[in-house]
Amino acid sequence: MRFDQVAFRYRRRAPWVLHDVTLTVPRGRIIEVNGRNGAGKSTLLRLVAGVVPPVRGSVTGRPSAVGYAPERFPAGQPFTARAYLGHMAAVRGVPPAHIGDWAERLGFTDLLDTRLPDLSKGSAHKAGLIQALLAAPGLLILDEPFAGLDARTRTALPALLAELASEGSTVIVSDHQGDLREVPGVMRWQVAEGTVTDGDLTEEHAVVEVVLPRSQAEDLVTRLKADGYEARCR
Ligand SMILES: Nc1ncnc2c1ncn2[C@@H]1O[C@H](COP(=O)(O)OP(=O)(O)OP(=O)(O)O)[C@@H](O)[C@H]1O
Repeated sequence: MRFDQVAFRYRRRAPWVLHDVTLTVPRGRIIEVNGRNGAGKSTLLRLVAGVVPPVRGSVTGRPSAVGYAPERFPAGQPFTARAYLGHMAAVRGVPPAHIGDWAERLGFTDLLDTRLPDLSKGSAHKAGLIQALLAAPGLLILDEPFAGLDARTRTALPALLAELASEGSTVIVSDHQGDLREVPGVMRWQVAEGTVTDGDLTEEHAVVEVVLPRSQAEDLVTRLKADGYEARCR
């Protein structure tokens, strides 16, 4: 998935929240998005999810199955968690059994028959996470997923995200509190001054040479670029 020269503002003539954002979103990686309050992290995540379109530039190659949990779960809807998640599963063509599986993993089973408005803030947040996880997303976007979670779920979530990434999902997480610091191989993006930079630039890099028939070179370079590597053909 690629961002090319993406710019976004919420209204005409309002200041640009993001501009000149050119990024490759690699497959099968966890990306942590950092930046100060109001820097534009949630806006970037909305653009990645496709909830808002870019005002300028283009976003291409988004996977078809996208899971998105916004920062605030809209918990005012008059359904039980089970009814809400059942509806979301049906919309996504997912067997209802998946609800029980994810509820168990996130310690939510006892709350499935609670009405959404009666859930605590942290539990409502879990309902938002479960709906994002239901459809085995190729792209999973979680805005501040650790905020308000109980200690057990908070400890379990990084390993769960690492498992999804190892199965090929791209996982993009905004995180103020460093909950992903123990997870190996996490990429970091920094949102500042209206643009996004790869925070891993200081990490030591290796150059790997691959020798292959010329006819296959272009295809390999394209695939490596899609996975977020710098690649060129000599
Ligand atoms: N729906 C909206 N309508 C108008 N302006 C918005 C909207 N959402 C965000 N903004 C503005 O866009 C800018 C970036 O906000 P955003 O929520 O993306 O930042 P953030 O980095 O996620 O902040 P935080 O860490 O506080 O969650 C801010 O100036 C904010 O006021």
